[in-house]
Amino acid sequence: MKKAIIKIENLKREFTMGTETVHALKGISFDIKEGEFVTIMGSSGSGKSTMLNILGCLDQPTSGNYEIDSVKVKNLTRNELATIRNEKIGFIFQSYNLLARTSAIENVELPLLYNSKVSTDERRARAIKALEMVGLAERMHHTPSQLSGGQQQRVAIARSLVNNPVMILADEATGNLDTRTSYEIMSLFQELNKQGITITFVTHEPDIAMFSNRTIVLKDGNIMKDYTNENIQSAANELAKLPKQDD
Ligand SMILES: Nc1ncnc2c1ncn2[C@@H]1O[C@H](COP(=O)(O)OP(=O)(O)OP(=O)(O)O)[C@@H](O)[C@H]1O
Repeated sequence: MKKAIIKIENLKREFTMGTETVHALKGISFDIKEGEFVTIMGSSGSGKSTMLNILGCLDQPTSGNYEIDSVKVKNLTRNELATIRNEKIGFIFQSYNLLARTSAIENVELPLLYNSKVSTDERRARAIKALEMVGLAERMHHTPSQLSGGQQQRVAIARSLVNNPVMILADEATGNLDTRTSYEIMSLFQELNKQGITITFVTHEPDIAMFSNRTIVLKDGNIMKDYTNENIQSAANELAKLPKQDD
């Protein structure tokens, strides 16, 4: 049995708006096991962002339990939550969130700057390795403005990997990319997952689900479906089917 990286039990998140209470998550339970590639889907207002914020330790549930890598998140201080975020989760965003005027390698090194145990040399070596994993080592001295959208997202993926997180948490990570580049990025996620990296990908795009092992569909703050994908598509194959681009 694989270890559960994420354990969520009867999780609720309510927001108070004046006299009204919004029940954004209404008692959700699921586990994510090591090595899974899970898409969390749902239409607008279903609770995806609320779920993502809790999974990413950016917000706390109103009630219920959340455990990441055997750490109970309830009652942790803001500083402790920040440490968990930095050590255990690799974040990837729709808009890449790279520092402009800062080279790819320096962007990738950033999460390690907060880790006093990692020497300057080791920091550089780990950043180079992460850039190699995303196929971008030869662009390490380029700044974001000198890179395409897909390449910037690769830098962001390298940055998410550099701390050896227990899980990558992606928020609409292909939302700014054209179809071809989206498939390239999904293909990279599939390769990383094959190497054992656990991925949780939050999206409203149903197409993304066909590339993952499992899909959790939220509706009105509840889980509507939670299913294993018996027919996982290869993003590399989908990419090969696209018409050739003119050079
Ligand atoms: N800070 C907040 N205060 C009040 N209500 C909120 C807050 N955040 C979310 N909600 C409400 O909780 C529900 C779930 O919202 P959430 O943003 O999680 O949905 P979503 O699935 O991410 O939607 P979208 O795809 O449009 O981003 C909605 O009804 C929303 O209005």
